[in-house]
Amino acid sequence: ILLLYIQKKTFGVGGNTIHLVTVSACMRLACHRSRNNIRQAKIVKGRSINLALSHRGRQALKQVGMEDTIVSKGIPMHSRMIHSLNGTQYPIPYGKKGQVTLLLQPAETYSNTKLNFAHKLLNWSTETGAMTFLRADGAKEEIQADLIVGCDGAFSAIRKQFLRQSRFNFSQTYIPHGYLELTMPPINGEFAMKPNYLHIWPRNTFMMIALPNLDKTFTCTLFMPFDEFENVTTGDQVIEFFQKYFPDAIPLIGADALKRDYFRLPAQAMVSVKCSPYHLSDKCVLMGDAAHAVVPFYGQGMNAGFEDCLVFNEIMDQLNEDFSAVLPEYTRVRVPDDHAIADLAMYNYVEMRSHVNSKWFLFRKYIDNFLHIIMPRTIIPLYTMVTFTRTRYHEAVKRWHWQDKVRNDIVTRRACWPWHCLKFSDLASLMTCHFFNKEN
Ligand SMILES: Cc1cnn(-c2ccc(OCc3ccccc3)c(C(=O)O)c2)c1-c1ccc(Cl)c(F)c1
Repeated sequence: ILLLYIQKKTFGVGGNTIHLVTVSACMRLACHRSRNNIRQAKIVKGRSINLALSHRGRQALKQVGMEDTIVSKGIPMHSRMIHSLNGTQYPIPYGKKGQVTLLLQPAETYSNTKLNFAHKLLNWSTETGAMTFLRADGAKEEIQADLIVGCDGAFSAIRKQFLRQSRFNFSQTYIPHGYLELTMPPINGEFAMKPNYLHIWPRNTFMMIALPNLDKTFTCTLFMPFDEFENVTTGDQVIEFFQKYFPDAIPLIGADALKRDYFRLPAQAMVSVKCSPYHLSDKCVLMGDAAHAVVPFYGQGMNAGFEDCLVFNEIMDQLNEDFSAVLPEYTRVRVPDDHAIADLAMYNYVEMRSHVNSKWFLFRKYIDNFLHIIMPRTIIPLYTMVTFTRTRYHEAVKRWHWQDKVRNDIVTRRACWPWHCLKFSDLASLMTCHFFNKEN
Protein backbone atom coordinates (compact mmCIF):
# COMPACT_ATOMS: atom_id res chain seq x y z
CA ILE A 1 0.00 0.00 0.00
CA LEU A 2 1.42 3.39 -0.96
CA LEU A 3 1.61 5.70 2.07
CA LEU A 4 3.05 9.03 1.05
CA TYR A 5 5.14 11.35 3.25
CA ILE A 6 3.37 10.69 6.57
CA GLN A 7 5.77 12.26 9.08
CA LYS A 8 4.52 10.17 12.00
CA LYS A 9 5.58 6.61 12.75
CA THR A 10 3.40 4.52 10.49
CA PHE A 11 3.40 0.75 10.41
CA GLY A 12 1.96 -1.21 7.54
CA VAL A 13 0.86 -4.72 8.40
CA GLY A 14 0.65 -7.14 5.45
CA GLY A 15 0.23 -6.29 1.80
CA ASN A 16 1.35 -8.47 -1.08
CA THR A 17 4.79 -8.15 -2.58
CA ILE A 18 4.12 -5.30 -4.97
CA HIS A 19 2.41 -3.25 -2.23
CA LEU A 20 5.12 -3.94 0.34
CA VAL A 21 8.05 -3.21 -1.93
CA THR A 22 6.42 -0.06 -3.24
CA VAL A 23 5.49 1.14 0.23
CA SER A 24 8.93 0.60 1.65
CA ALA A 25 10.71 1.97 -1.38
CA CYS A 26 8.93 5.29 -1.13
CA MET A 27 8.67 5.85 2.54
CA ARG A 28 11.01 3.82 4.75
CA LEU A 29 7.94 2.34 6.27
CA ALA A 30 8.43 -0.61 8.55
CA CYS A 31 6.42 -3.39 7.00
CA HIS A 32 5.49 -6.50 8.88
CA ARG A 33 4.24 -9.50 6.99
CA SER A 34 3.31 -12.84 8.49
CA ARG A 35 4.05 -14.73 5.26
CA ASN A 36 7.53 -15.63 4.07
CA ASN A 37 9.13 -13.73 1.22
CA ILE A 38 7.12 -14.73 -1.88
CA ARG A 39 10.15 -13.89 -4.01
CA GLN A 40 12.19 -16.68 -2.42
CA ALA A 41 9.43 -19.26 -2.55
CA LYS A 42 9.75 -21.87 -5.32
CA ILE A 43 6.03 -22.60 -5.68
CA VAL A 44 3.58 -20.16 -4.13
CA LYS A 45 0.44 -22.11 -3.15
CA GLY A 46 -2.13 -21.03 -5.75
CA ARG A 47 -1.31 -17.37 -5.38
CA SER A 48 -1.28 -15.54 -8.66
CA ILE A 49 1.58 -13.16 -9.08
CA ASN A 50 0.15 -11.42 -12.14
CA LEU A 51 -1.15 -7.97 -11.33
CA ALA A 52 -3.15 -5.82 -13.75
CA LEU A 53 -2.11 -2.17 -13.32
CA SER A 54 -4.29 0.50 -14.91
CA HIS A 55 -4.88 4.24 -14.58
CA ARG A 56 -5.84 4.43 -10.89
CA GLY A 57 -2.88 2.40 -9.76
CA ARG A 58 -0.51 4.33 -12.03
CA GLN A 59 -1.69 7.66 -10.60
CA ALA A 60 -0.80 6.41 -7.12
CA LEU A 61 2.64 5.22 -8.29
CA LYS A 62 3.14 8.54 -10.11
CA GLN A 63 2.59 10.51 -6.91
CA VAL A 64 5.51 8.74 -5.25
CA GLY A 65 7.72 8.86 -8.33
CA MET A 66 7.48 5.10 -8.80
CA GLU A 67 5.41 4.98 -12.00
CA ASP A 68 8.29 4.78 -14.48
CA THR A 69 10.19 2.22 -12.38
CA ILE A 70 7.23 -0.12 -12.00
CA VAL A 71 5.82 0.47 -15.51
CA SER A 72 9.21 -0.32 -17.05
CA LYS A 73 8.85 -3.83 -15.63
CA GLY A 74 5.32 -4.26 -16.96
CA ILE A 75 3.93 -5.50 -20.26
CA PRO A 76 1.36 -3.16 -21.87
CA MET A 77 -1.85 -4.73 -23.21
CA HIS A 78 -3.62 -2.38 -25.65
CA SER A 79 -6.37 -4.77 -26.74
CA ARG A 80 -8.31 -7.85 -25.83
CA MET A 81 -7.86 -10.87 -28.03
CA ILE A 82 -11.07 -12.88 -28.00
CA HIS A 83 -10.59 -16.59 -28.74
CA SER A 84 -13.70 -18.15 -30.31
CA LEU A 85 -14.54 -21.82 -29.98
CA ASN A 86 -13.52 -22.44 -33.62
CA GLY A 87 -10.07 -20.99 -32.91
CA THR A 88 -10.72 -17.65 -34.66
CA GLN A 89 -9.18 -14.72 -32.80
CA TYR A 90 -10.70 -11.22 -32.72
CA PRO A 91 -8.71 -8.23 -31.45
CA ILE A 92 -10.79 -5.47 -29.85
CA PRO A 93 -8.81 -2.38 -28.89
CA TYR A 94 -9.43 -0.94 -25.45
CA GLY A 95 -9.96 2.47 -27.00
CA LYS A 96 -7.72 5.45 -27.45
CA LYS A 97 -3.95 5.30 -27.90
CA GLY A 98 -2.24 4.89 -24.55
CA GLN A 99 -5.24 3.22 -22.92
CA VAL A 100 -3.39 0.08 -21.88
CA THR A 101 -3.55 -2.33 -18.97
CA LEU A 102 -0.09 -3.19 -17.63
CA LEU A 103 0.80 -6.68 -16.49
CA LEU A 104 3.21 -6.67 -13.55
CA GLN A 105 5.17 -9.23 -11.57
CA PRO A 106 6.82 -8.67 -8.15
CA ALA A 107 9.18 -5.73 -8.46
CA GLU A 108 12.80 -5.64 -7.25
CA THR A 109 13.57 -4.86 -3.61
CA TYR A 110 14.86 -1.34 -3.01
CA SER A 111 17.82 -0.29 -0.82
CA ASN A 112 15.70 1.52 1.77
CA THR A 113 13.23 -1.32 2.00
CA LYS A 114 12.82 -2.63 5.53
CA LEU A 115 10.67 -5.68 5.01
CA ASN A 116 10.04 -7.80 8.07
CA PHE A 117 8.81 -11.09 6.67
CA ALA A 118 7.46 -13.90 8.89
CA HIS A 119 6.53 -11.30 11.56
CA LYS A 120 3.21 -12.51 12.94
CA LEU A 121 1.06 -9.86 14.57
CA LEU A 122 0.07 -11.19 18.01
CA ASN A 123 -1.76 -8.19 19.42
CA TRP A 124 -2.32 -4.48 18.97
CA SER A 125 -4.20 -1.74 20.80
CA THR A 126 -6.59 0.75 19.20
CA GLU A 127 -6.12 3.07 22.19
CA THR A 128 -2.32 3.20 22.37
CA GLY A 129 -1.08 1.92 18.98
CA ALA A 130 1.12 -0.60 20.80
CA MET A 131 1.82 -3.70 18.64
CA THR A 132 3.36 -7.06 19.51
CA PHE A 133 4.93 -9.22 16.77
CA LEU A 134 6.25 -12.77 16.96
CA ARG A 135 9.46 -12.88 14.94
CA ALA A 136 10.65 -15.82 12.86
CA ASP A 137 13.27 -16.56 15.59
CA GLY A 138 10.49 -16.92 18.18
CA ALA A 139 11.30 -13.65 19.94
CA LYS A 140 8.55 -11.08 20.59
CA GLU A 141 8.93 -7.49 19.34
CA GLU A 142 7.03 -4.56 20.86
CA ILE A 143 6.37 -1.55 18.61
CA GLN A 144 4.62 1.78 19.24
CA ALA A 145 2.76 3.29 16.25
CA ASP A 146 1.03 6.65 15.68
CA LEU A 147 -0.99 4.99 12.91
CA ILE A 148 -1.51 1.33 12.07
CA VAL A 149 -2.40 0.63 8.43
CA GLY A 150 -4.04 -2.76 8.02
CA CYS A 151 -3.20 -3.84 4.47
CA ASP A 152 -2.94 -7.53 5.37
CA GLY A 153 -5.31 -8.96 2.80
CA ALA A 154 -8.77 -10.43 2.60
CA PHE A 155 -8.35 -12.39 5.86
CA SER A 156 -6.88 -9.45 7.74
CA ALA A 157 -5.63 -9.97 11.31
CA ILE A 158 -5.96 -6.21 11.87
CA ARG A 159 -9.63 -6.25 10.81
CA LYS A 160 -10.37 -9.01 13.35
CA GLN A 161 -10.26 -6.39 16.12
CA PHE A 162 -12.73 -4.22 14.20
CA LEU A 163 -15.28 -7.05 14.48
CA ARG A 164 -15.45 -6.46 18.23
CA GLN A 165 -16.50 -2.84 17.72
CA SER A 166 -20.15 -1.79 17.80
CA ARG A 167 -21.65 -0.73 14.44
CA PHE A 168 -18.86 -2.39 12.40
CA ASN A 169 -20.47 -3.89 9.26
CA PHE A 170 -18.82 -6.90 7.57
CA SER A 171 -19.77 -9.29 4.74
CA GLN A 172 -17.83 -12.08 3.07
CA THR A 173 -19.04 -14.00 0.01
CA TYR A 174 -17.34 -16.97 -1.65
CA ILE A 175 -18.42 -17.46 -5.27
CA PRO A 176 -19.11 -20.99 -6.66
CA HIS A 177 -16.25 -20.58 -9.16
CA GLY A 178 -12.63 -21.41 -8.50
CA TYR A 179 -9.51 -20.62 -10.51
CA LEU A 180 -6.51 -22.60 -11.57
CA GLU A 181 -3.33 -21.32 -13.21
CA LEU A 182 -1.45 -22.96 -16.08
CA THR A 183 1.71 -21.81 -17.82
CA MET A 184 1.98 -21.36 -21.58
CA PRO A 185 5.73 -21.61 -22.42
CA PRO A 186 7.50 -19.64 -25.15
CA ILE A 187 7.98 -21.23 -28.59
CA ASN A 188 11.59 -20.98 -29.83
CA GLY A 189 12.24 -18.32 -27.22
CA GLU A 190 9.30 -16.15 -28.29
CA PHE A 191 5.80 -15.62 -26.85
CA ALA A 192 3.45 -18.42 -27.97
CA MET A 193 0.74 -15.79 -28.68
CA LYS A 194 0.72 -12.07 -29.39
CA PRO A 195 2.04 -10.56 -26.13
CA ASN A 196 0.43 -7.14 -25.96
CA TYR A 197 -3.10 -8.49 -25.62
CA LEU A 198 -5.32 -9.62 -22.78
CA HIS A 199 -6.28 -13.01 -24.20
CA ILE A 200 -9.82 -14.01 -23.23
CA TRP A 201 -11.68 -17.27 -23.94
CA PRO A 202 -15.26 -16.36 -22.84
CA ARG A 203 -17.35 -19.56 -22.58
CA ASN A 204 -20.27 -18.47 -20.38
CA THR A 205 -19.81 -20.52 -17.18
CA PHE A 206 -16.17 -21.22 -18.07
CA MET A 207 -13.69 -18.51 -18.85
CA MET A 208 -9.97 -18.49 -19.40
CA ILE A 209 -7.62 -15.57 -19.68
CA ALA A 210 -3.92 -15.47 -20.55
CA LEU A 211 -1.64 -12.72 -19.30
CA PRO A 212 1.95 -12.24 -20.59
CA ASN A 213 5.03 -12.47 -18.34
CA LEU A 214 8.47 -10.92 -18.73
CA ASP A 215 10.00 -14.38 -19.28
CA LYS A 216 7.84 -14.75 -22.43
CA THR A 217 5.50 -17.22 -20.82
CA PHE A 218 1.77 -16.63 -20.40
CA THR A 219 -0.07 -17.29 -17.16
CA CYS A 220 -3.37 -18.87 -18.18
CA THR A 221 -6.10 -18.62 -15.53
CA LEU A 222 -9.08 -20.96 -15.89
CA PHE A 223 -12.22 -19.83 -14.05
CA MET A 224 -14.79 -22.61 -13.59
CA PRO A 225 -17.42 -23.76 -11.08
CA PHE A 226 -15.92 -26.01 -8.38
CA ASP A 227 -18.51 -28.67 -9.37
CA GLU A 228 -16.92 -28.77 -12.84
CA PHE A 229 -13.38 -28.93 -11.44
CA GLU A 230 -14.52 -31.95 -9.41
CA ASN A 231 -15.73 -33.69 -12.61
CA VAL A 232 -12.27 -33.50 -14.19
CA THR A 233 -10.12 -35.99 -12.29
CA THR A 234 -7.85 -37.63 -14.91
CA GLY A 235 -5.37 -36.34 -17.48
CA ASP A 236 -7.51 -37.68 -20.32
CA GLN A 237 -10.55 -35.82 -18.96
CA VAL A 238 -8.47 -32.61 -18.90
CA ILE A 239 -7.57 -33.04 -22.56
CA GLU A 240 -11.19 -33.89 -23.43
CA PHE A 241 -12.39 -30.75 -21.59
CA PHE A 242 -9.87 -28.51 -23.30
CA GLN A 243 -10.61 -30.06 -26.72
CA LYS A 244 -14.26 -29.12 -26.15
CA TYR A 245 -13.81 -25.56 -24.83
CA PHE A 246 -10.24 -24.33 -25.46
CA PRO A 247 -8.89 -26.41 -28.37
CA ASP A 248 -6.46 -23.75 -29.59
CA ALA A 249 -4.78 -23.61 -26.16
CA ILE A 250 -3.77 -27.32 -26.05
CA PRO A 251 -0.80 -27.18 -28.48
CA LEU A 252 0.36 -23.91 -26.90
CA ILE A 253 0.32 -25.17 -23.30
CA GLY A 254 1.34 -28.70 -24.34
CA ALA A 255 -0.82 -31.78 -23.70
CA ASP A 256 1.62 -33.39 -21.24
CA ALA A 257 2.17 -30.14 -19.33
CA LEU A 258 -1.58 -29.58 -19.28
CA LYS A 259 -2.24 -33.03 -17.79
CA ARG A 260 0.53 -32.49 -15.22
CA ASP A 261 0.01 -28.84 -14.21
CA TYR A 262 -3.77 -29.07 -14.08
CA PHE A 263 -3.40 -31.21 -10.95
CA ARG A 264 -0.38 -29.35 -9.47
CA LEU A 265 -2.62 -27.42 -7.06
CA PRO A 266 -6.33 -27.58 -6.29
CA ALA A 267 -8.56 -24.86 -7.75
CA GLN A 268 -8.36 -21.77 -5.55
CA ALA A 269 -11.39 -20.04 -4.05
CA MET A 270 -12.39 -16.42 -4.69
CA VAL A 271 -13.92 -14.28 -1.99
CA SER A 272 -15.53 -10.86 -1.93
CA VAL A 273 -15.22 -8.88 1.32
CA LYS A 274 -16.98 -5.61 2.16
CA CYS A 275 -16.87 -3.76 5.45
CA SER A 276 -17.34 -0.33 7.00
CA PRO A 277 -16.11 1.83 8.63
CA TYR A 278 -12.48 1.50 7.49
CA HIS A 279 -11.06 3.17 10.61
CA LEU A 280 -10.90 2.73 14.37
CA SER A 281 -10.60 5.96 16.37
CA ASP A 282 -7.49 7.85 15.16
CA LYS A 283 -5.20 4.83 15.47
CA CYS A 284 -5.98 2.35 12.73
CA VAL A 285 -7.15 2.30 9.10
CA LEU A 286 -7.81 -0.52 6.64
CA MET A 287 -6.68 -0.39 3.02
CA GLY A 288 -6.53 -2.75 0.06
CA ASP A 289 -8.00 -6.26 0.30
CA ALA A 290 -8.23 -5.95 4.10
CA ALA A 291 -10.92 -3.32 3.51
CA HIS A 292 -12.44 -4.61 0.26
CA ALA A 293 -11.40 -7.90 -1.32
CA VAL A 294 -12.94 -8.09 -4.79
CA VAL A 295 -13.38 -10.99 -7.22
CA PRO A 296 -10.93 -10.58 -10.15
CA PHE A 297 -13.49 -10.08 -12.96
CA TYR A 298 -12.67 -6.46 -13.51
CA GLY A 299 -8.92 -6.56 -13.02
CA GLN A 300 -9.23 -3.78 -10.40
CA GLY A 301 -8.10 -5.41 -7.13
CA MET A 302 -4.65 -3.85 -6.93
CA ASN A 303 -5.78 -0.58 -8.56
CA ALA A 304 -8.51 -0.07 -5.96
CA GLY A 305 -5.96 -0.71 -3.19
CA PHE A 306 -3.49 1.77 -4.67
CA GLU A 307 -6.27 4.32 -5.13
CA ASP A 308 -7.09 3.88 -1.41
CA CYS A 309 -3.63 5.35 -0.73
CA LEU A 310 -4.12 8.18 -3.22
CA VAL A 311 -7.45 9.15 -1.66
CA PHE A 312 -6.01 8.82 1.86
CA ASN A 313 -3.17 11.16 1.01
CA GLU A 314 -5.44 13.67 -0.75
CA ILE A 315 -7.45 13.82 2.50
CA MET A 316 -4.23 14.08 4.55
CA ASP A 317 -3.39 17.17 2.47
CA GLN A 318 -6.85 18.64 2.98
CA LEU A 319 -6.95 18.02 6.76
CA ASN A 320 -3.32 18.77 7.67
CA GLU A 321 -2.51 15.15 8.62
CA ASP A 322 -4.85 15.28 11.62
CA PHE A 323 -5.65 11.55 11.95
CA SER A 324 -8.72 12.25 14.14
CA ALA A 325 -10.27 14.09 11.15
CA VAL A 326 -8.54 12.22 8.27
CA LEU A 327 -9.64 8.70 9.23
CA PRO A 328 -13.42 9.34 9.45
CA GLU A 329 -13.28 11.41 6.24
CA TYR A 330 -11.39 8.60 4.49
CA THR A 331 -14.19 6.19 5.50
CA ARG A 332 -16.89 8.65 4.36
CA VAL A 333 -15.29 9.19 0.95
CA ARG A 334 -13.84 5.78 0.18
CA VAL A 335 -16.41 3.21 1.38
CA PRO A 336 -19.04 4.02 -1.34
CA ASP A 337 -16.41 3.67 -4.08
CA ASP A 338 -14.81 0.46 -2.83
CA HIS A 339 -18.25 -1.08 -2.31
CA ALA A 340 -19.14 -0.01 -5.87
CA ILE A 341 -16.10 -1.76 -7.42
CA ALA A 342 -16.74 -4.86 -5.29
CA ASP A 343 -20.32 -4.92 -6.63
CA LEU A 344 -19.13 -4.20 -10.19
CA ALA A 345 -16.60 -7.04 -10.13
CA MET A 346 -19.32 -9.39 -8.82
CA TYR A 347 -21.73 -8.09 -11.50
CA ASN A 348 -19.11 -8.79 -14.15
CA TYR A 349 -18.66 -12.28 -12.77
CA VAL A 350 -22.42 -12.91 -13.08
CA GLU A 351 -22.52 -11.23 -16.52
CA MET A 352 -19.52 -13.16 -17.86
CA ARG A 353 -20.73 -16.43 -16.28
CA SER A 354 -24.27 -16.19 -17.63
CA HIS A 355 -24.09 -15.24 -21.29
CA VAL A 356 -20.70 -13.85 -22.24
CA ASN A 357 -19.46 -16.05 -25.05
CA SER A 358 -17.26 -14.80 -27.84
CA LYS A 359 -20.16 -13.48 -29.99
CA TRP A 360 -21.79 -11.60 -27.09
CA PHE A 361 -18.42 -10.31 -25.88
CA LEU A 362 -17.61 -9.04 -29.37
CA PHE A 363 -21.08 -7.48 -29.84
CA ARG A 364 -20.98 -5.70 -26.47
CA LYS A 365 -17.53 -4.34 -27.01
CA TYR A 366 -18.09 -3.25 -30.62
CA ILE A 367 -21.30 -1.44 -29.64
CA ASP A 368 -19.58 0.22 -26.67
CA ASN A 369 -16.66 1.35 -28.82
CA PHE A 370 -18.93 2.52 -31.70
CA LEU A 371 -21.20 4.64 -29.47
CA HIS A 372 -18.14 6.05 -27.70
CA ILE A 373 -16.61 7.07 -31.04
CA ILE A 374 -19.72 8.94 -32.28
CA MET A 375 -20.53 10.49 -28.87
CA PRO A 376 -17.32 10.42 -26.84
CA ARG A 377 -18.70 12.60 -24.04
CA THR A 378 -22.14 11.02 -23.84
CA ILE A 379 -21.41 7.30 -24.05
CA ILE A 380 -18.29 6.20 -22.18
CA PRO A 381 -18.01 2.41 -21.81
CA LEU A 382 -18.14 1.38 -18.17
CA TYR A 383 -14.91 -0.59 -18.62
CA THR A 384 -13.23 2.58 -19.90
CA MET A 385 -14.42 4.68 -16.93
CA VAL A 386 -13.32 2.01 -14.46
CA THR A 387 -10.00 1.10 -16.06
CA PHE A 388 -8.74 4.24 -17.79
CA THR A 389 -10.00 7.14 -15.66
CA ARG A 390 -10.21 8.17 -12.01
CA THR A 391 -13.96 8.65 -12.22
CA ARG A 392 -15.09 7.66 -8.73
CA TYR A 393 -16.25 4.05 -8.94
CA HIS A 394 -19.75 4.82 -7.59
CA GLU A 395 -20.13 7.73 -10.04
CA ALA A 396 -19.04 5.51 -12.93
CA VAL A 397 -21.84 3.10 -11.98
CA LYS A 398 -24.39 5.95 -11.80
CA ARG A 399 -23.33 7.20 -15.23
CA TRP A 400 -23.40 3.66 -16.64
CA HIS A 401 -27.02 3.25 -15.52
CA TRP A 402 -27.91 6.61 -17.10
CA GLN A 403 -26.21 5.64 -20.38
CA ASP A 404 -27.96 2.26 -20.35
CA LYS A 405 -31.31 4.05 -19.91
CA VAL A 406 -30.57 6.41 -22.81
CA ARG A 407 -29.52 3.50 -25.04
CA ASN A 408 -32.44 1.26 -24.01
CA ASP A 409 -34.97 4.06 -24.50
CA ILE A 410 -33.81 4.34 -28.07
CA VAL A 411 -33.54 0.61 -28.67
CA THR A 412 -37.00 -0.15 -27.20
CA ARG A 413 -38.60 2.53 -29.36
CA ARG A 414 -36.98 1.05 -32.41
CA ALA A 415 -36.90 -2.74 -32.54
CA CYS A 416 -34.59 -2.73 -35.48
CA TRP A 417 -30.97 -1.79 -36.09
CA PRO A 418 -28.87 -0.60 -37.78
CA TRP A 419 -28.66 3.05 -37.19
CA HIS A 420 -30.84 4.32 -40.12
CA CYS A 421 -33.96 2.82 -38.42
CA LEU A 422 -33.78 5.45 -35.76
CA LYS A 423 -36.03 8.43 -36.25
CA PHE A 424 -34.21 11.70 -36.63
CA SER A 425 -35.66 12.80 -33.26
CA ASP A 426 -33.97 9.85 -31.54
CA LEU A 427 -30.63 10.82 -32.96
CA ALA A 428 -31.35 14.44 -32.06
CA SER A 429 -32.09 13.47 -28.44
CA LEU A 430 -28.87 11.47 -28.24
CA MET A 431 -26.84 14.25 -29.84
CA THR A 432 -28.51 16.78 -27.47
CA CYS A 433 -27.28 14.71 -24.55
CA HIS A 434 -23.91 14.74 -26.25
CA PHE A 435 -23.78 18.52 -26.69
CA PHE A 436 -25.28 19.03 -23.22
CA ASN A 437 -22.46 16.98 -21.85
CA LYS A 438 -20.06 19.07 -23.91
CA GLU A 439 -21.32 22.10 -21.95
CA ASN A 440 -20.58 20.26 -18.78
C1 LIG B 1 -7.32 -9.31 -15.62
C2 LIG B 1 -8.29 -8.41 -16.29
C3 LIG B 1 -8.09 -7.06 -16.62
N1 LIG B 1 -9.19 -6.60 -17.23
N2 LIG B 1 -10.07 -7.61 -17.30
C4 LIG B 1 -11.34 -7.49 -17.93
C5 LIG B 1 -12.48 -7.82 -17.25
C6 LIG B 1 -13.73 -7.70 -17.89
C7 LIG B 1 -13.79 -7.22 -19.20
O1 LIG B 1 -14.97 -7.06 -19.88
C8 LIG B 1 -16.16 -7.30 -19.10
C9 LIG B 1 -17.31 -7.70 -19.94
C10 LIG B 1 -17.14 -8.10 -21.22
C11 LIG B 1 -18.25 -8.41 -21.96
C12 LIG B 1 -19.51 -8.34 -21.39
C13 LIG B 1 -19.63 -7.97 -20.09
C14 LIG B 1 -18.55 -7.66 -19.34
C15 LIG B 1 -12.61 -6.92 -19.87
C16 LIG B 1 -12.61 -6.39 -21.26
O2 LIG B 1 -13.50 -5.60 -21.62
O3 LIG B 1 -11.64 -6.72 -21.97
C17 LIG B 1 -11.36 -7.07 -19.25
C18 LIG B 1 -9.56 -8.72 -16.74
C19 LIG B 1 -10.26 -10.01 -16.65
C20 LIG B 1 -10.34 -10.68 -15.46
C21 LIG B 1 -11.02 -11.90 -15.40
C22 LIG B 1 -11.61 -12.41 -16.54
CL1 LIG B 1 -12.44 -13.93 -16.52
C23 LIG B 1 -11.53 -11.72 -17.72
F1 LIG B 1 -12.12 -12.26 -18.82
C24 LIG B 1 -10.86 -10.50 -17.81
